[in-house]
Amino acid sequence: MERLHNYLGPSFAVAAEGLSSSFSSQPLDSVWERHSKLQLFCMILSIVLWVFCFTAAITAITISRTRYAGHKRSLSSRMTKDEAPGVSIIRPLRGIDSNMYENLASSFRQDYPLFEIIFSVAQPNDPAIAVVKDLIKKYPKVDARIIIGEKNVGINPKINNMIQSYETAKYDIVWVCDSNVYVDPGCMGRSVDKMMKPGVGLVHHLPFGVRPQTLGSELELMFLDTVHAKMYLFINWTGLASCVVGKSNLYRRSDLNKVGGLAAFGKYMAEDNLVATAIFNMGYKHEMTSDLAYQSLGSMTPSDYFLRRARWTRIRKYTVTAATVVEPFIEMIGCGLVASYGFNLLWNIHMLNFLAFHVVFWFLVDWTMYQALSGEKMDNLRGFLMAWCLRELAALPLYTYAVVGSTVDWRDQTFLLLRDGTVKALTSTPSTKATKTIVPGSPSSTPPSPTTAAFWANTMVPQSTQDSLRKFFRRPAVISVVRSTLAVIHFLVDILIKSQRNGNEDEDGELSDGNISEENVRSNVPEKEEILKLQKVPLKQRVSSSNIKNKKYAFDYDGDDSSATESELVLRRSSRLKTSGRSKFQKHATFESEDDEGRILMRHDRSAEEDELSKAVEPYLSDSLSRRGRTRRVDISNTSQFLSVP
Ligand SMILES: CCCCCCCC/C=C\CCCCCCCC(=O)N[C@@H](CO)[C@H](O)/C=C/CCCCCCCCCCCCC
Ligand SMILES: O=c1ccn([C@@H]2O[C@H](COP(=O)(O)OP(=O)(O)O[C@H]3OC[C@@H](O)[C@H](O)[C@H]3O)[C@@H](O)[C@H]2O)c(=O)[nH]1
Repeated sequence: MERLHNYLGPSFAVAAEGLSSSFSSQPLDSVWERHSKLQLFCMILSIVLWVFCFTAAITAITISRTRYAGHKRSLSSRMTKDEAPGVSIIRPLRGIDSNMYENLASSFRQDYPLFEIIFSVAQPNDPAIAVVKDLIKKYPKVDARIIIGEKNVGINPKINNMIQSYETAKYDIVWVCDSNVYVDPGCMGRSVDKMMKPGVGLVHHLPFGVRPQTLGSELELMFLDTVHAKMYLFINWTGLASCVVGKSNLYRRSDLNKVGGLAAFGKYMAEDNLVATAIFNMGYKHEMTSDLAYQSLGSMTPSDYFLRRARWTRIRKYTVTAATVVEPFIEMIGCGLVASYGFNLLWNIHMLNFLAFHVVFWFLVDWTMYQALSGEKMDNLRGFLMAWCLRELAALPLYTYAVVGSTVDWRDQTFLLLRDGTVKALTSTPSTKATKTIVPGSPSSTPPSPTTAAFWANTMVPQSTQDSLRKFFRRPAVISVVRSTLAVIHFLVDILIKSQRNGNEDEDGELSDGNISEENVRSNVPEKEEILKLQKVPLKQRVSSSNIKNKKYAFDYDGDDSSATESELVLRRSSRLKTSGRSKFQKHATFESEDDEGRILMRHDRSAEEDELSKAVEPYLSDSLSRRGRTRRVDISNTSQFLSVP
């Protein structure tokens, strides 16, 4: 200090002294002295957790900004048919998915010399068959076929559906790509380039949610494109464990056949990560390319979101138990609460001050992450913030609900997960049009609805508790509290959106131009041709008065109406129209992309409470977020025209 004094003068020395005393070992020493060993242990653990979460996030952002910043043309796509390794694309289909035509068409448009496409459909009356037949007609030069009918090699319906395609595939490399996934035309070439690297056994693509049309899909998007993407990229970057979601995966049959082939995984629900783990355990690496697996989210209700998330958590519970235990602590609220305790002990920072900083910092990280992956600056901060808050608030209740239950719903079927990771069917659907039937031995002849009934029935909560909870929620006082809360949410959201709309005259003007009447819709039952046409409407296409009529049907077919007959669909459509006011209809119908329009469709009948919440929040939220439908990754603008809007 004396030397400093001499060199820098007294004022600098005073400042240096102040600094050195605030960071001297003195306060730290007292931390060690003041607290018990257990407290110190918890303090260190919580701080490590916080540092881990932000390290993971910053690593993921860096990866997003580098790996996903642009595509390189692959070497293998420039090879001749004789040189290139062949690839068999397997597309398991069940019913009509959001943006299905374009998703499936993206397989036909692969820039690669040698590949075939096999579409697997379990039931002969599946409406997906019409879409596939149309595509096969449209691309006669592409080697493509449909296999109709399933083979029961286990319980997993996706495996039962695609097992024949797997077994009869022409080539060693298979690319399993889900029906709701769109890929860039260069994806196969880049993936094969990675597959050909020594020691690589599996190539996968990061799922990235796009085209949200309802509140439920906004929540799903928020999950996929923020917390999921962060952890997925980080874990895969470390390469320490297998962490693979089966939306878009390439691997060699010759490798998988060493452990019994795909059929050996039919008894599990998490077949995707188990297949990947088997390949990982053989000593092969997993690789990712610069491609995203764009998952069209369509019209999910909040309970679709809730049940899908619960299914994923439940299937992880028995397959990656340790990661499932850690999960609540890598969520914003869990991590913040724990870390605020740690920092309070260490530096005596007030927990609320820390939490405020933590929430803002976490939000900025997620926002940056989303922008880095989407490749565009996102101007709608408020809409993003609202969806983000809702998802974060729902995360821990959802986790709690998920871990206490052991049944999962997957596309109209209910399964019971067993401790060894295998699964038992509780309900089965013999046909995509038929209603569910209960397997003999089940207690009731009416299958549980995937919304409210399943919500309760799925949990392990005893019957008496369920009854008293139901009674509780039927009390007038409780109902009025819930109503008032919804009214407040509605009011706040309304104010937010209105303030956001200020000065947005263009958009408002556009909204009032819509000219759709209920009669118009009722009197037009779509034929098969029309369904196909609708699946083909690109995002780019602006709605003109002449195609508004067709667009209306896209609302209905853009979601999962796979289990409905034609007449049921008409009924559903008209009942939706009855419940949705004309003004709302106009507002949505006159947006420029399908994204913005189809939100009238709900996959399941909603419960009254859900309707309340959705009615209150959804139109504003989706509307406000819908501008993100116009964002695109800069680099895919030439090729992925259907994801871009001028
Ligand atoms: C202090 C260290 C803490 C490490 C914490 C790691 C916590 C990871 C928690 C969650 C992972 C989230 C991302 C996984 C995607 C899950 C999606 C999913 O459930 N998909 C299923 C259906 O498609 C699929 O069958 C299951 C995939 C499971 C992948 C989970 C692998 C987790 C492996 C964790 C290894 C930790 C390595 C840590 C490296 C530092
Ligand atoms: O009964 C079914 C259900 C689903 N599927 C197919 O399976 C694929 C994935 O279905 P969804 O999109 O409903 O499900 P998820 O996105 O949740 O799937 C994800 O998690 C569960 C894993 O088993 C899947 O491999 C993974 O993709 C689709 O191609 C779908 O058509 C069937 O073929 N039959």
